[in-house]
Amino acid sequence: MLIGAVADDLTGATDLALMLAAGGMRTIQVMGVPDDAHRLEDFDAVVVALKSRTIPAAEAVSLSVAAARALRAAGCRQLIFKYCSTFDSTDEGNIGPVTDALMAETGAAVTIACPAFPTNGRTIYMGHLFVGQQPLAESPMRDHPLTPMRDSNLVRVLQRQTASKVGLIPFPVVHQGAAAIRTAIAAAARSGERMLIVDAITDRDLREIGTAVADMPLITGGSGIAIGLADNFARAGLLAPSPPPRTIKAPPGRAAIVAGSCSQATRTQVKTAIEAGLPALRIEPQALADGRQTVEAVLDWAAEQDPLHPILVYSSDEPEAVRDVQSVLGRAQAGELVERSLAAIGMGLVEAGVTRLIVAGGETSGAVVGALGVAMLEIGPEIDPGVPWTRALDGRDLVLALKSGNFGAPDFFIKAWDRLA
Ligand SMILES: Nc1ncnc2c1ncn2[C@@H]1O[C@H](COP(=O)(O)OP(=O)(O)O)[C@@H](O)[C@H]1O
Ligand SMILES: O=C(O)[C@@H](O)C(=O)COP(=O)(O)O
Repeated sequence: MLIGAVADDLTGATDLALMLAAGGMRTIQVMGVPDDAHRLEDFDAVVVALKSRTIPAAEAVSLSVAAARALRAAGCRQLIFKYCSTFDSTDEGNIGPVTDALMAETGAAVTIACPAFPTNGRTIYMGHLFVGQQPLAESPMRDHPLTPMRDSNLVRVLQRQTASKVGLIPFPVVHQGAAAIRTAIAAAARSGERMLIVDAITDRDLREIGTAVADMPLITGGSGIAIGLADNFARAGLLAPSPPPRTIKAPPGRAAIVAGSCSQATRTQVKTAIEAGLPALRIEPQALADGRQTVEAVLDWAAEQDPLHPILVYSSDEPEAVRDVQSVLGRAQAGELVERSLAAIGMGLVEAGVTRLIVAGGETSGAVVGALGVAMLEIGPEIDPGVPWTRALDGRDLVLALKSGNFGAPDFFIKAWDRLA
């Protein structure tokens, strides 16, 4: 194994796994801390998907360290800590604490923090993260149900999460290329900085950064940071690149979409799917809470729909509605109630014959895949940047697309099925 990765949510893990596979690495995704049952040595890259983005920092640290130990025991040469391209986190954690713990684990004196993903509109300039044309704190991420991002300056955001000194490798240095980046990292480390936000505006920047960090034991960032990594191993003669998967075998059966993301991209995809005539049912947290809506009733509705068309079950809602529900139920409690219900619905749908399932939302995917008990995923072809089809490698015969809340074109829920063989 060349690269081992610890991802803080499921959709983030598939995003990174897709990037590594696109670079020619035979890549597998494992759900939760790997144990002896997982044969990891057969792959160039292994991505461990945790659900650690919003749990208490101490728990996130202990799960991440356990995952890193399993990956290093299986021989991985470089560790990636993957978090969201919009740096989703609270001031208490978890990016800073997990990075500190993984630095201790790998003996890294310095590491980089680079969530840039230009293809999906995430760029960093002078430490400020942009989502499309907007600074992070003015983007829809300011209203995320669990991790509202209200500061665009990542040096500041990360510094609030760690006692380690945070620095910046600014764009004028990055623009000069790998050698300049490497020199700047060494100088920053000498001055006592341990975590370096690295500016990146284009994929070219990410490739130069990738070349510069070839020898770092730990790197942290979004999936974009992996763009240049496969080439490092190929240049060193350690990787014979494999062609990325062009198709994936899907079992016959019904198709369904479960959407628990309230991100703008998902809301547009839900609207587009409904306008295109997909049978759709809305989940209302307040109705779940007081029993007016039940999982059983949702599954009964699903059973009545035409089996030839994908069905859509969604809780996605506008920021004002989410705020209203949270003010009554509590932020975490509303999230957990919806996740638990969507997980039970996902499970019920699969038991009723769904074999092709899209789940929208990172936390939601964690809940649904956890309920299904799927432990390993094969990575298939890209549907849209950052989102592949995947296939369960154990237990159930099932293909899954775990869609990051903010990724995918408006017609994602309609066109995704065409990528299946
Ligand atoms: N209508 C709603 N009201 C309140 N919370 C919701 C609603 N719908 C979903 N949620 C919660 O919001 C969170 C969305 O997070 P996630 O699934 O990670 O989506 P994303 O990928 O967009 O971040 C989940 O915890 C989910 O249960
Ligand atoms: O880096 C990204 O933006 C994604 O890979 C990611 O982490 C997705 O998280 P969610 O937005 O919670 O789905």
